[in-house]
Amino acid sequence: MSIIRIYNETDTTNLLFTSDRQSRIAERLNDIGVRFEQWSTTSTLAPGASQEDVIAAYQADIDRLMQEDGYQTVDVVSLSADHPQKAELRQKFLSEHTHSEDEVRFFVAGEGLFSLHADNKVFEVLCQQGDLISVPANTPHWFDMGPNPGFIAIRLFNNPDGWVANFTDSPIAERFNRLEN
Ligand SMILES: CSCCC(=O)/C(O)=C/O
Ligand SMILES: [Fe+2]
Ligand code: NI
Repeated sequence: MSIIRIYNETDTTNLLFTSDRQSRIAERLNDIGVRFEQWSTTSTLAPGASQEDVIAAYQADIDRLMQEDGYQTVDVVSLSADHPQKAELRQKFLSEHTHSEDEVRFFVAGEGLFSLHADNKVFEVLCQQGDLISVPANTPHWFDMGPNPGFIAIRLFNNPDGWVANFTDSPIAERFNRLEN
């Protein structure tokens, strides 16, 4: 079940809003320019599946997104809890950063916790299988896959170089929730 939790950026003890209803999650995220949709996922790919197999299974969805929104590059993050570099990979996304382009992620399996910093608030979004999230360029955010990752996310970029992050050097992420798995 996908969930949103909204906090004031300075007060992690004061939960301003929470919901597990898709329409409510989408509404609140729409307020900060974030696209959130739930799509049906048909394949039974498991975390750890190869990039080639994931792209082949979702080629029609990828082509549609690329045509509609002009994305140029696609890749896949597919991680299971037995990955030998899981701690380093988790660390890579845990601090607040921005991208100069929209962050478009489609979860075809498993889950991950996005935290978006906008409008003096932090929007924690537990994304699960079937969720499409698109975070506008230059929105500060971080992502936690948890200590035992289990997810597959298709990433679309309008930058031919793929994933490029600009770290803000803010410690804010350390005060907010982590994913327990
Ligand atoms: C959910 S895909 C891996 C995380 C990622 O690409 C990113 O940019 C997190 O902020
Ligand atoms: Fe990011
Ligand atoms: Ni990102």
